[in-house]
Amino acid sequence: MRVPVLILRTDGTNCDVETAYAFELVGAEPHLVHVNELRRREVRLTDYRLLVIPGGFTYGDDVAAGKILAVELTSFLREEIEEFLAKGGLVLGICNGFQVLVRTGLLPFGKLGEVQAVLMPNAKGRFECRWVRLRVEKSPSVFTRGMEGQVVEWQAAHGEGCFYTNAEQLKTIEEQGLVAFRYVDAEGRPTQEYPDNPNGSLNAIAGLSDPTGRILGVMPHPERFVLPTQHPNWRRKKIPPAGLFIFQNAVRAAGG
Ligand SMILES: NC(=O)CC[C@H](N)C(=O)O
Repeated sequence: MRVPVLILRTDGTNCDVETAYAFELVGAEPHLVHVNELRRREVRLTDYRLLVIPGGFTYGDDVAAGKILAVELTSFLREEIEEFLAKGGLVLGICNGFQVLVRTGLLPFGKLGEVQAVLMPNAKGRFECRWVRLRVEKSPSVFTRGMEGQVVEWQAAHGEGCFYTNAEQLKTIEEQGLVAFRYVDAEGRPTQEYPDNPNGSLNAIAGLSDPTGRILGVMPHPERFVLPTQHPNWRRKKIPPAGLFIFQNAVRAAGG
């Protein structure tokens, strides 16, 4: 049986179709579901094993990117999300989806309604859309299994990607090994420096896992590198599509 995947969309979502395509490539069955269908109980989150919040500009990034969808999730769908997580559901947030997960409190510590961090406007004050290098870190994440220590290239496309929290939370994040991805330079070293770090993110954080490993948020876009020809250098170098592993691991962890 193909694993059904709920890809959540609302006004301003714009990476949902690419994300659905990535899941189709790995044999899953993606369903694009509007948040209002969940609010009206026409679709039940608990019928799925995998919730994906894709990239985009939900509600025009009004207030702060991801904020309004996060409020909808924590206020109207709280019980359903809690039930979904208690049954072992997996959550993936890409770019705007990562911003939503941080603003619900689901990342970094898996606590719905307890916001512990933010993704602030990029340090340079502008939208950055280009390829970046990421190191896959050792973390509890089921989405990154088998890739720890590898450096991959994905596309970043965001205006609010600068991860920030206080010193105490940052220490806990590092102690619990929750950093799933860091921006690295050409030598593979994590960096705070522009342009290798496109946004000035603390400790070069590009993606986070929750402590159970079942919730992942990442700023750059794995769904934009699932075919070799999506890489700008594909004619010169044979670079395997380094976004695919996220979707393969997700489906495997969801029982596919
Ligand atoms: N590609 C995206 O998901 C962008 C996220 C958000 N709108 C930002 O600019 O930061």
